[in-house]
Parts: sequence; structure tokens; C-alpha cells
Amino acid sequence: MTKIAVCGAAGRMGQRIIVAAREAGCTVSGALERPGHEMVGQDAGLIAGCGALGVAISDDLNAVVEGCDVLIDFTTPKVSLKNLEVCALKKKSIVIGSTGFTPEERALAVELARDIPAVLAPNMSVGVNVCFKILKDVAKTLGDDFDVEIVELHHNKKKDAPSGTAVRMGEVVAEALGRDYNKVATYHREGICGERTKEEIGMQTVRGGDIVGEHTVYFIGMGERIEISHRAMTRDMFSRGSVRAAQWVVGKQPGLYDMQDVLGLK
Ligand SMILES: NC(=O)C1=CN([C@@H]2O[C@H](COP(=O)(O)OP(=O)(O)OC[C@H]3O[C@@H](n4cnc5c(N)ncnc54)[C@H](OP(=O)(O)O)[C@@H]3O)[C@@H](O)[C@H]2O)C=CC1
Ligand SMILES: O=C(O)C1=N[C@H](C(=O)O)C[C@H](O)C1
Repeated sequence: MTKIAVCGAAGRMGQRIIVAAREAGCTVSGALERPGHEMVGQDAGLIAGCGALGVAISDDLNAVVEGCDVLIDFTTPKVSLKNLEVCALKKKSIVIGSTGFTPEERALAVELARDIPAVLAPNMSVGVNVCFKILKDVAKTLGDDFDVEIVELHHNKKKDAPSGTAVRMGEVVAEALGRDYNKVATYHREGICGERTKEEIGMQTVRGGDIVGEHTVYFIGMGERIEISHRAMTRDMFSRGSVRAAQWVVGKQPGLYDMQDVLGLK
């Protein structure tokens, strides 16, 4: 039985991951929140709503990592990089779902995962990862004649924008079209901003209410349009995906993997 510890255990995703780990027959060996968090000391299962587990939410990163096979972490990039560093020191595996990594932070993650197997993915659902695969083919087939715009919608508590999934979708399309995402992504249009360039990929963000997560990539041509959309109705396919990744990654060769590796979509 895989021993899973969860970082961000009292958060929206952390709670669902604890439930998913139990449903998958894994042992929840530890649960983490930051020092001073009001949930430290509480039973992680009671907070997640799946009954007492006898696992108190801790603020002791070293002790929690020591006691697990794999840490699942849905927090922020800075916290995730620290967790990756500690997992590397203790030779434990890690699954990171946090989003909002800068290119420099991502490069650091690759470096830190040199000696341990780690999964880093902005979206752990099967549906979104199949969309990544489809998008590559669609973009390659359509080529430069269709304008690409990406729109994402999320709840009003989300801290990063655009979503990690939208950025990955932009990267997949840009790469398929032979463009550099960081040069062609256009996040803002206002005033007399000029005609749209052929190369740009528009990235639009909507925030409100309790939207779990919606992504649409528009390929807009003359007289026709293709829309590839994914809508998440609950967080459960993200949490199940993260547990699947945790079970998969333990024992793999060191290195940084993504959800396409876990699902065999490459
Ligand atoms: N890859 C995927 O499939 C998905 C990724 N995400 C991403 O996961 C991340 C978390 O999302 P969500 O659960 O909605 O966010 P929440 O804010 O609900 O949860 C994050 C939790 O992490 C806690 N935390 C902050 N700092 C630390 C620390 N140093 N040690 C331990 N815990 C800490 C937070 O505490 P506090 O409230 O005190 O800050 C909070 O309880 C985001 O980046 C989001 O984009 C979300 C869904 C799916
Ligand atoms: O913060 C969220 O909620 C989500 N974040 C991920 C992202 O940024 O892509 C994935 C999902 O859409 C939910």
C-alpha cells in the first residue's frame, strides 16, 4: 500500500486528495499545513469529511516527508520547490499540482528532481491531458491560417493567472506551430492596440463564483471556427489523477515527469 502524505491538506484540493487516497486503498501517512495554520493539530480525515484517520495535520515538513513514500503537494510554486528540495534530500517521490511556475522556477524543479522521481503537471485530469494531445494534432494540421485564442474560467479564489492548464495549452499549440510561447502569448488588449498579428496566441482569463475550471482553445479561420473545450464539474478527477500519479511515480527512474507520462499519452 502506497504511503501518501498530502501538503496543503486543508485546502480545496488537499481535502479531496485525502478522500481519493483512501478510496484508492492508499495509506494517508501524513498531512501538512504551514506553521500557524488554524487546522494544525486537527484530524486530516475529519477536515476532509471522510471520517477520522488518526492523522493529525502537522507543520513539520521533515517528519511528514520521512514517514511517506510520496508527497502530493497542491500549494504554491515556492512551497512546492521547498518540498521538492526536502523530498530530494530524503530520497522520496513527489507529485506537484501547484500552478503559476515561472520558467526559472520550472527549470529549478527539473534540477531538484535530478535524483528522485517527481511528477509536475498543471492538470491531473484524463480529459485535459487528452486535450493536450488533440491540440497538438489540430494546430499542426491547421497551420498558420487560423488565429489561436485561449480562454479560461475559474473560481474567484484562484491566485494565479492565466491558469497553468491554459499556459500548457498555449505552449503545446505554439510548439506545434514552431513558435516560442513566451514571445507570442498576448495577455492584454486595451485601447488602440492595433490589428492582431498572425503569430500571437491570445490568453484570456475570467474569474468568478465557484467555477471549478473551464478551458477553450479557439482556432479561428475565415468563415469557420474550431473550439476545443474542457469543463471540470468537480475537483475529483484532479485528486484521483494525483493519487494515480503518486502510485505510478514511486520506484520510477529519477527525473521530472508529467501527467502525459503517467497516462501513457506520449
Ligand atoms: N494540477 C491540477 O490538476 C490542479 C492544480 N491546482 C492548483 O493547486 C494549487 C492549490 O489549489 P487549491 O487547493 O484550490 O488552493 P487552496 O488555497 O485551497 O489550498 C492550498 C493549501 O496549501 C496551504 N499552504 C500554503 N502554504 C503552505 C505551506 N508552506 N505548507 C503547507 N501548506 C501550505 C494553504 O494554506 P493557506 O490557506 O494558509 O495559504 C492551503 O490550505 C493551485 O496552484 C492550483 O492552481 C488546482 C486544481 C487542480
Ligand atoms: O486553481 C484551480 O482551481 C485549478 N488550477 C489548475 C490550473 O491552474 O490549470 C487546474 C484546474 O483548472 C483548477
